[in-house]
Amino acid sequence: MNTAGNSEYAIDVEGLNKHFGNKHVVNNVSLRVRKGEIFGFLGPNGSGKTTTIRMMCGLLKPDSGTGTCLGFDIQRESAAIKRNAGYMTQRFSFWDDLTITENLDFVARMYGLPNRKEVVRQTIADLGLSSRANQLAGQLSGGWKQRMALAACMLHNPQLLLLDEPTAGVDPKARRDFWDELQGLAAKGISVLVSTHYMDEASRCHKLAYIAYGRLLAEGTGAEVIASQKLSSWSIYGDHLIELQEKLRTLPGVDQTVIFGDGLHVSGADAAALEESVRQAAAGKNLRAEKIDTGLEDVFIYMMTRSADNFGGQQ
Ligand SMILES: Nc1ncnc2c1ncn2[C@@H]1O[C@H](COP(=O)(O)OP(=O)(O)OP(=O)(O)O)[C@@H](O)[C@H]1O
Repeated sequence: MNTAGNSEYAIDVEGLNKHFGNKHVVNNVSLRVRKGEIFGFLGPNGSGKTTTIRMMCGLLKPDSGTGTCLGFDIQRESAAIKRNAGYMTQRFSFWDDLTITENLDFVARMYGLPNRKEVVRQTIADLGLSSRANQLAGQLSGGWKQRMALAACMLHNPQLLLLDEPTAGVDPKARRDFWDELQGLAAKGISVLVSTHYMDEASRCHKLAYIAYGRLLAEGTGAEVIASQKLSSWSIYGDHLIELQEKLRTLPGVDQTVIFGDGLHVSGADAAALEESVRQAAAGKNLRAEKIDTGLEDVFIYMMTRSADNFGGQQ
């Protein structure tokens, strides 16, 4: 019996910890994902995203911590969570020599779904796969494969999707189509937790969480995550940006320098010291420096670098 089904949260976990050997892979992570929300989970490789997702959906027991997923206890009711949530793993696999329909039919059998044929047909139609339904999975492009994987985890009509880097290696157009699909599902009330490394995808999420070295460093809307780091930023345009970057790194107030396209982004927590250093470095040169809004990518790089300094050696 789902005792907390009326909760406003699809996921509500508190103080999750997981060790592998002596490695503290997830460190006191608490997360809340509202129903109908697209929640982006970001962080560098190996930061603990997959492990956290697996604990939240009852596939992996935390060493400590409590919580619910769709109202079901993550420690005791994993079977109920599996019945009500769809999980798309990072390395999903299908039979290359079966068609989309045959692959989905196989998954539907594993779930023991009633009305299997009809469910598969309907899911194929809902996810825009009808034109490819009889194509062999091995002949599909990356984008269609992702869509088929999404269909596979939608067959049992889940209220929550946990998607682990669903668009890794997929071209921009296919990624955009996939996200249009996710937004359509969220609009129908399905909750989505999705891990990603792509900034354009992060900016399409209602809420974000950033994790590094197993610790949650920031959470909120994109604007809240940016504001939480209190960084100010400048962009400098002109020639010899690499040399300029070297010089700026030695000056006060400069916490981070990153070249983005034809501009050099310079960020720092001490706005006055940063401005002084930017002006000093640009003085007398054919450079244009303008104050810019700090972006999500600036903030993520900043958090990643700082967490490496703070926690990198002490997992
Ligand atoms: N079953 C396991 N046994 C031992 N170590 C593991 C196991 N699963 C994960 N790890 C380690 O735990 C750490 C976190 O891994 P996890 O896969 O959760 O990170 P991630 O943030 O999902 O990374 P990525 O973005 O690369 O997928 C890594 O150092 C990984 O090597």
